[in-house]
Amino acid sequence: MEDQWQRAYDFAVEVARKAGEEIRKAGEREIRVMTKSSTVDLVTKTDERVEKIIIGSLTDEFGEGTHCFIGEESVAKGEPCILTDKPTWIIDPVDGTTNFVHGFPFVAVSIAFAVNKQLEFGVVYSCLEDKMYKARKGKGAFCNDQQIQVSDVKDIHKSIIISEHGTDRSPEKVTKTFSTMQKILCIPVHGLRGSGTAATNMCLVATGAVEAFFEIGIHCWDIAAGAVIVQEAGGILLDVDGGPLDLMSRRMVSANNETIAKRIIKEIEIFPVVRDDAPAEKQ
Ligand SMILES: Nc1ncnc2c1ncn2[C@@H]1O[C@H](CO)[C@@H](O)[C@H]1OP(=O)(O)O
Ligand SMILES: [Mg+2]
Repeated sequence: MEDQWQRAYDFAVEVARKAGEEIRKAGEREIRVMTKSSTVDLVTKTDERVEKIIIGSLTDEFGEGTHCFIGEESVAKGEPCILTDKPTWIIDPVDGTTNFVHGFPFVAVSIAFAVNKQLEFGVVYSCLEDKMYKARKGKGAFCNDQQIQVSDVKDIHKSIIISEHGTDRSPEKVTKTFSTMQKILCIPVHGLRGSGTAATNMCLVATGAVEAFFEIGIHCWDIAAGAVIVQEAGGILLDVDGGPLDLMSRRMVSANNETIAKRIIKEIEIFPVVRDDAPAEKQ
């Protein structure tokens, strides 16, 4: 099994690079934008095409029916989003679609692999920066083959914190999000940031550029690969209520250490979201 997953890990890096090249090339052409759940929830032909390329390449390599797939665009088209014990790939072909559409230079391919519901490895290719982040359980985290580590800052006053606004613009949710941001800003912290892609945000935690990234509303494909990378870089992952991370809950705090994570959690105003694995009628 050990060797088999190593082959899968190496292959995932290759596939992520190929997908990133496709995204870069597509960005040079005219981008046709469509919407999903609302006018600000964007999707492009590139998202759909790149997901097909990734799933097609993995199926060709590992055989039809041997592995399961949870992909952002497949789920959007009605495929199930249930994590079972089977070997499962969790894929976001274009994380940061809004950035991609606008030419804002942070767009990532995110590919994670889980077995028995445990994440084995994660690959995030920040394709416009040409940064390949990867981590395998127990083997460390890397950016372009250099080992990376979270920051050692424990004092919240010396931290930079990332969060994002997501695509749900209901006033109640936006008020809570901004209230949380205001409280954190006024602790005070050194700064608040956001790259527009959850996967890249998690890699910024992993390299030590920021101390934490939290969000309510993200999906499992936004964070699965980043979760392995943060953990292997020495960081911590929690639910926004301080409990253990639940990949399907759409709530996450990733941080360099528990002190920073718990301090942020004190300020987070939680609002309800529908789980990724909720039955279709509840979505
Ligand atoms: N409803 C939602 N709320 C919050 N974040 C979301 C979201 N839907 C997607 N995201 C992801 O969170 C980050 C920005 O908020 C992006 O990584 C974006 O992924 P996407 O570009 O693949 O849609
Ligand atoms: Mg995404």
